[in-house]
Order: sequence, then C-alpha cells, then structure tokens
Amino acid sequence: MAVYTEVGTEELSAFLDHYDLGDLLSCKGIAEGVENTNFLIHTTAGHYILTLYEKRVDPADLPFFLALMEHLAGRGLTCPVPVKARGGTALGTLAGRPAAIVTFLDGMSVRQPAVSHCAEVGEALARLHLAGGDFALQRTNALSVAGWRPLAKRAGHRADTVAPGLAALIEEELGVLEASWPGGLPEGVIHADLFPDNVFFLGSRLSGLIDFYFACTDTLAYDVAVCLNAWCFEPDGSFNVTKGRALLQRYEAVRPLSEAERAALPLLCRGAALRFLLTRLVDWLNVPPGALVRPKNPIEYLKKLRFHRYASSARDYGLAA
Ligand SMILES: Nc1ncnc2c1ncn2[C@@H]1O[C@H](COP(=O)(O)OP(=O)(O)OP(=O)(O)O)[C@@H](O)[C@H]1O
Ligand SMILES: N[C@@H](CCO)C(=O)O
Repeated sequence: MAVYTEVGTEELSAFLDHYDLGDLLSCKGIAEGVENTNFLIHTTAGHYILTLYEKRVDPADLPFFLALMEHLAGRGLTCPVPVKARGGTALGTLAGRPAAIVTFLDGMSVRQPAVSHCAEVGEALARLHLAGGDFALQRTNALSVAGWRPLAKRAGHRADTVAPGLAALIEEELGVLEASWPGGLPEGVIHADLFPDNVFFLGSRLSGLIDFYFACTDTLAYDVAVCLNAWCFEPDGSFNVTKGRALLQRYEAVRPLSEAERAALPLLCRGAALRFLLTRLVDWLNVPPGALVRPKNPIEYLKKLRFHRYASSARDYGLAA
C-alpha cells in the first residue's frame, strides 16, 4: 500500500480546477511504491498520476526532480512529464502535502528481468546520462559514500539481529569504501534508483522510466553499478554475467565507459550494494508499529555485496578486456 494521505473528491476537484485537465472522472489509489502517495486520475483530458510527497522527500528538492523530468522528456527520453497548473507551476499543495500531477506512462514493470530487459535498461540508462548532460540544476547525492556511516550508526549492533556479524562487516566495508571511493570520474545527472519496478516495458521493448525522486548529480558509472546490482543477479544470489554483459554492451553502444570508469566498476558496485543494504537495514529495523508497508529484505544486498568483495575487474561483470 502506498496511500498515506487520503484525499476527498471535493478537495481533489478543487485542486484540479487549477489545471487545464477537464473534469475528474475517477481517482484510484496505487498500491505499489513505498515512498509517496500515488493516485491514478482519469479526467476528460486523459490519464495522469497525482503524487503527494510524503515525509522522506525534502520539499526543497522537488523543483530539481520536476525540472529534471521536464528536461529529459524534452530530450526525447520517455519519462513522466509534470503538468503545469494555469499559473505556470507544476508544484502545488493538496491535503497539506506538496503535490504534482505527471503524465501517465503505458507499460508494465518486470519481476524477473531477462537478458533482453537488461540490455534495454543499459541503453536507456546511457541515453538518460547523455540527455542529462546539459541539465542546469544540481543536487548532491545524500546517499553516496558520506551518507553511509550515519545510516550504519542508526542500525548499530542491531544489524547483528538480521545476520550474525553484519555490524562488523559493514564497519569493514565502510573503512574500505571511504578510503578508496573513486573520485574524478565523469559526473552528471544520475537516476540512482533504476530498479526493475521503475522501468516499464511494452512487450520486450522498454517504454519508459519513472520515479526520479532519488535523482541527483553524481558519478555516472555509479548509476551503472546500481543497475548491475538491481538487474543482473538471480534470485539465488548469483551474478548472471550474461545479463551484466548485455547491460554493459548496450550502455557502451550509446556512451562508452572510459578506462578509469571500467577500472572503478567493482568498487562502485560494492558501494551501491552497501547503499541499498544500509537503507533497507535501517527500514527493516525501524518498522513503525501498525505499518502497512513491508520493508525490503536487506539480506539480498548482503549477498550481492559478498559477490562484489571478490570481483577484481570489469571482466567479472561481463565487460570484454
Ligand atoms: N507516470 C506514471 N505512469 C504510470 N504509472 C505510474 C507513473 N508513476 C507511478 N506509477 C505507478 O505508481 C507506482 C508507484 O510509483 P513510484 O515508484 O514513483 O512510487 P514511490 O512511492 O516513489 O515508490 P518507490 O520509491 O518505492 O519505488 C508505480 O509502480 C507505477 O505502478
Ligand atoms: N529501490 C530501493 C527502494 C527505494 O526506492 C530498494 O530496492 O531498496
């Protein structure tokens, strides 16, 4: 469930009066997603997604996210486009929350990505990186290496209740990654959360990318590392090098990686795995009483992290020498 804030029909109709979207025909809460409240709204003008931004999103970041979607769509990327109210702004307030309406994208996410899906996502990620090249706004990645120790502190020794020895392993990883986190690699706009649930397909072709609410300015190859983690492991925890190769080859067909980016890939993957292990761990250990949202399993990322600890070069991810 991800309807944290209920909205009455009258309140919604009054909100829609600020837009050129015709009359409201229906509004349904969307169960998927854990961060924000999402509704599918149907008006006489078509279908749209209404998002009410919940407490984990800093309202100061919303202009970045909304302008980014508009920018990327303007560069030909299929992503939601914020709809502007008659006053010219896309960001409004509804039920006491910051709120925006974006265009509806056709398609469905895949639960078990095949090699062909990994290839499609590699290409789309590279296109996103190129399209973001001239985006004027900046946003620091709060969940990069400097943000991981504070998360580890929040988990503390309770990490060991999830897996014996986990607190020590995290401490060791933090030491390695803080000392050797790659700097000086090409930077730009990254999605930072391009997981299978944020990518839509129509048949076998990728039809759109959603959920830009972790997007930020950071190392482009780190985004590749996030995708290798999210798309190329099997349910048993093993890395599927055929999927990795497909993702990387199609990425490189659009944006070739430099030697330095290739060399950094194992460390970037290790950092990305730690990032999702830590955020999942903190959520897992802090489920509010009565919460309806089930936290995601941190152990999945512990297994992935173990793989990256033994990876020695980009070849382990499927890149040719
Ligand atoms: N533009 C869109 N077009 C069609 N469906 C959408 C769109 N945006 C969101 N959705 C639907 O709403 C669901 C939740 O969206 P989203 O992933 O942005 O939510 P969230 O709360 O930020 O979730 P999380 O960060 O956990 O992925 C999606 O899985 C999708 O079904
Ligand atoms: N993609 C994240 C959730 C936040 O969007 C995860 O799977 O841990």
